[in-house]
Amino acid sequence: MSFTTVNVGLDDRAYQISIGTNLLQSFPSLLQDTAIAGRTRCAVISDETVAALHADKVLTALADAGYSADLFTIKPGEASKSMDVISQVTSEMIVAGHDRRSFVVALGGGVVGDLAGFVAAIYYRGVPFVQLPTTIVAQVDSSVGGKTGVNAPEGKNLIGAFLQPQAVVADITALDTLGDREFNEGMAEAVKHGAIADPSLIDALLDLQRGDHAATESIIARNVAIKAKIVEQDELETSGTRAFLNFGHTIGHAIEAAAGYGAMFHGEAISLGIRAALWLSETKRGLAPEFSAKVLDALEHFQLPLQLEDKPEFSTDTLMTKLAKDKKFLDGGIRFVLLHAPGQPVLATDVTREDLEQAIELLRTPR
Ligand SMILES: NC(=O)c1ccc[n+]([C@@H]2O[C@H](COP(=O)([O-])OP(=O)(O)OC[C@H]3O[C@@H](n4cnc5c(N)ncnc54)[C@H](O)[C@@H]3O)[C@@H](O)[C@H]2O)c1
Ligand SMILES: O=C(O)C(=O)C[C@@H](O)[C@H](O)[C@H](O)COP(=O)(O)O
Ligand SMILES: [Zn+2]
Repeated sequence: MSFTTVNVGLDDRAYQISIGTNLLQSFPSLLQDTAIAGRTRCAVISDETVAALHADKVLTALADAGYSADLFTIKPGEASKSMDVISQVTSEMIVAGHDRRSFVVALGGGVVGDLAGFVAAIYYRGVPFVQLPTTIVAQVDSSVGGKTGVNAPEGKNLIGAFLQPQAVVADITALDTLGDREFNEGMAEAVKHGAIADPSLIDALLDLQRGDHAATESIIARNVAIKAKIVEQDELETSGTRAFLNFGHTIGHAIEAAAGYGAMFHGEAISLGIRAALWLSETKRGLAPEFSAKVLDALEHFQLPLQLEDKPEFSTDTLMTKLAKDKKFLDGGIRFVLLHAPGQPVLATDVTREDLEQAIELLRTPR
């Protein structure tokens, strides 16, 4: 078994991210030396699409390693990231007899990872969990860092908890079954990481050929290393450094919520949010337009949207109402992530309501 590892150094909450091929068949051996050791029963939480494609491998690997596992599935898509589904899954686990000695295995994309992580955070007041991410979003971003939770009708990710996983095992081979749209949407988060921390990553993304497992492994490792470093500095997003990971998300999350959960993929909404944040970075901080152009080229390379569809739900009023629920609003003032140079983010407090409205208007125009 050969794979790349990245460590997340968080004292007693430290863990290893393993990235490689065919790891879903062998991941239990990576759980030794974690809080999973000594536990024998687990709840594998997945969505129906992922379960049909990949659950057999995971359940067989768990059984071979001596674990007793039950599979719990949710409907695929963002609409499942809700308190109703949390209630449904936890009830099913209680009925099946899981107790505080169980652990949770999240098998799927960011929706499953966020929801299953939140189940782990609250089930019997908390059980350990493992992330088996199967989308680009989940492998480059959501499986790492311990943000778990669900959406509220009023806004994205407004209900949740921080809980770090015991281990993250990213099987590159699992990405082969993703549709092109699902593969591409996740690249918005990788482009984000390049923009805020490592501009040379954007060149690697522009060169990536889908199906090249070695290049994919390297790109995922670079992404999680960027994220791990930021999470290590500001695990709970208190000092502000972690908020840099929200580049493109203030307007992106408002668009995602306004569209109706599931109408757009997260990465598609974030692509639009990145375009708006780049324009604000140029006007408020003098970011070189040449760098913005390269970032936009990378988003276009993955066929990500850069222009808002002409739909009533995307009225400026609706988007501004959704935007007001952003968790970076404090005491009535927005903290907005801008770039003052390539790879150099700042948390700006001088972005006004008028600036935000102009950025939204820009998204109505072609690039
Ligand atoms: N916690 C975090 O730090 C963090 C970071 C980024 C995004 N997120 C959250 O992640 C969510 C988006 O995640 P996502 O984009 O992975 O969406 P998703 O989980 O809905 O997955 C997208 C689609 O791909 C399907 N799918 C997943 N793996 C597959 C595979 N291997 N083969 C075939 N189909 C597969 C799913 O069934 C789904 O239909 C959003 O809710 C977002 O807020 C969280
Ligand atoms: O891990 C983080 O921190 C991020 O901001 C990563 C984002 O890509 C992700 O979408 C996250 O869920 C956003 O968190 P939120 O706190 O802004 O809801
Ligand atoms: Zn995101």
